[in-house]
Amino acid sequence: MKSFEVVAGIIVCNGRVLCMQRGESKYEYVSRKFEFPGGKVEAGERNSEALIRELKEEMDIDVQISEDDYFMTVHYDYPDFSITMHSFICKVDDCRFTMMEHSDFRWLGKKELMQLDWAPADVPIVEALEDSEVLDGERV
Ligand SMILES: Nc1nc2c([nH]c(=O)n2[C@H]2C[C@H](O)[C@@H](COP(=O)(O)OP(=O)(O)OP(=O)(O)O)O2)c(=O)[nH]1
Repeated sequence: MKSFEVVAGIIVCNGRVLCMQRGESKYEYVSRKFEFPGGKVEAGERNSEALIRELKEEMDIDVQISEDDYFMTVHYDYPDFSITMHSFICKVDDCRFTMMEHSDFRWLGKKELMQLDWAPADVPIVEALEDSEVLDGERV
C-alpha cells in the first residue's frame, strides 16, 4: 500500500483554530471532511519547509514555522493508502487567507472543534488540542 508523509498546520488567530473543509474526493472517507491545511512532503524537504510551501500554495499565506512548532504525529491506515501526518502549531497575527483548494472553512475555539466531521486521521490531533494548554491565553 502507498504511504505518504503529510504535514498539517494548526493555524491559530485570535485564539481560534482554522478548520478547512475538503471538496469532493474519489475517496469517500476524506471527501468533504474537515482537515488542517497542508499536504504531502516532497523528497528532500524538511517537514517545516513542506508546510510553509503548502500553506503558500493552498491558502496564499506566508507563515514562519520551525521544527520547534511541532505538535504531534499521527499514523493512519486508510483503505487505499496510509499517511504519517506531522502537525505544527502556527500562530498568526493576520487572520486573512485565500481559499484556493478547499470548499469551506471555520474558525473555532478549541472546545468547539469536535463538532465538525473531521478526516479520521485528524481526530487524535483534535482531541489533543481540546486538552492542550497550547491555545490558552489566546482568547479561546
Ligand atoms: N493536508 C491534510 N491532509 C490530510 C489531513 N488529514 C488527512 O487524512 N489527510 C490526508 C488527505 C490526503 O489524502 C493526504 C494529504 O495529501 P494532500 O492534501 O496533498 O491531498 P491530495 O491527495 O488531495 O493531494 P494531491 O496529491 O492530489 O495533490 O492526507 C489533514 O489534516 N491535512
